[in-house]
Amino acid sequence: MKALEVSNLYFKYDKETVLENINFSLEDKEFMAIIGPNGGGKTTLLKLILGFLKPFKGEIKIYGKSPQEVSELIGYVPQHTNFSLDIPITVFDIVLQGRLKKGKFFYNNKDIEKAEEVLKTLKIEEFKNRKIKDLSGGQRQKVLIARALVSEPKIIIMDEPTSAIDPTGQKEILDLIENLEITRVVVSHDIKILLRKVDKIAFINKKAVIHEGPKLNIPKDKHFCEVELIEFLKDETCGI
Ligand SMILES: Nc1ncnc2c1ncn2[C@@H]1O[C@H](COP(=O)(O)OP(=O)(O)OP(=O)(O)O)[C@@H](O)[C@H]1O
Repeated sequence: MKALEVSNLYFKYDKETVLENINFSLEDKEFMAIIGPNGGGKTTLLKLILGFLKPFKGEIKIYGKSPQEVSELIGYVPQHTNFSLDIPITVFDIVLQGRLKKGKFFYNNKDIEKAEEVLKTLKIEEFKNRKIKDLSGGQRQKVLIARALVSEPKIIIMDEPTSAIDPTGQKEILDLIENLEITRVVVSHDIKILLRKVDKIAFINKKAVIHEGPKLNIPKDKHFCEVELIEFLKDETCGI
């Protein structure tokens, strides 16, 4: 069974068609990077995969079911923090929030153990009792990833996880994502993500162009060498 299957997907806000005939699929544990110009429809596609929006036409299946049916299998790392930095909430409190679900309002020992384990895996256990406002951008991003991972998702969806982070922090976040053993869909403005071990790349600009296979094939892919956004890779790999 596919981890994610997007078939014949169309979406429009009012009259403006934003996504048109999008088709792609991901196997379990694959890593997909979604790139494309501003306004191309990347965030809209993520919202559809998350089940926050409904397709105008076509369908999305996650492990064979609709996004709404499997919301507990999906971890989400939003682009912006949805908590106020003025609230004196600790890192541990935020990570624990990931264990709450519909009808579950209290934490048990297993929740606490799981949160501690994830903090350790992400090497942020030393920040456990720090206030979120006292962390750097990169550290805060790791906390958001921890909150998503603590729910033990099978698929994680991330919107610009490296934006507004210094280069060292970006590398750490990308290393972390690269090594996660779950299905990953990551929207990024940072073209350097394509130099990572991605299994699939979707270039989204209303329509989707999907590039499959190891990135070392990129130079041979005429389309990818022609796309304006791939100037960086042109220099790096196309030898033009
Ligand atoms: N709620 C909305 N109502 C109407 N139009 C919208 C809405 N949200 C987005 N759009 C439009 O849909 C198009 C796609 O937007 P979307 O945010 O999905 O693009 P994006 O690729 O994520 O852009 P960016 O890289 O700038 O974040 C844009 O033309 C945008 O103006």
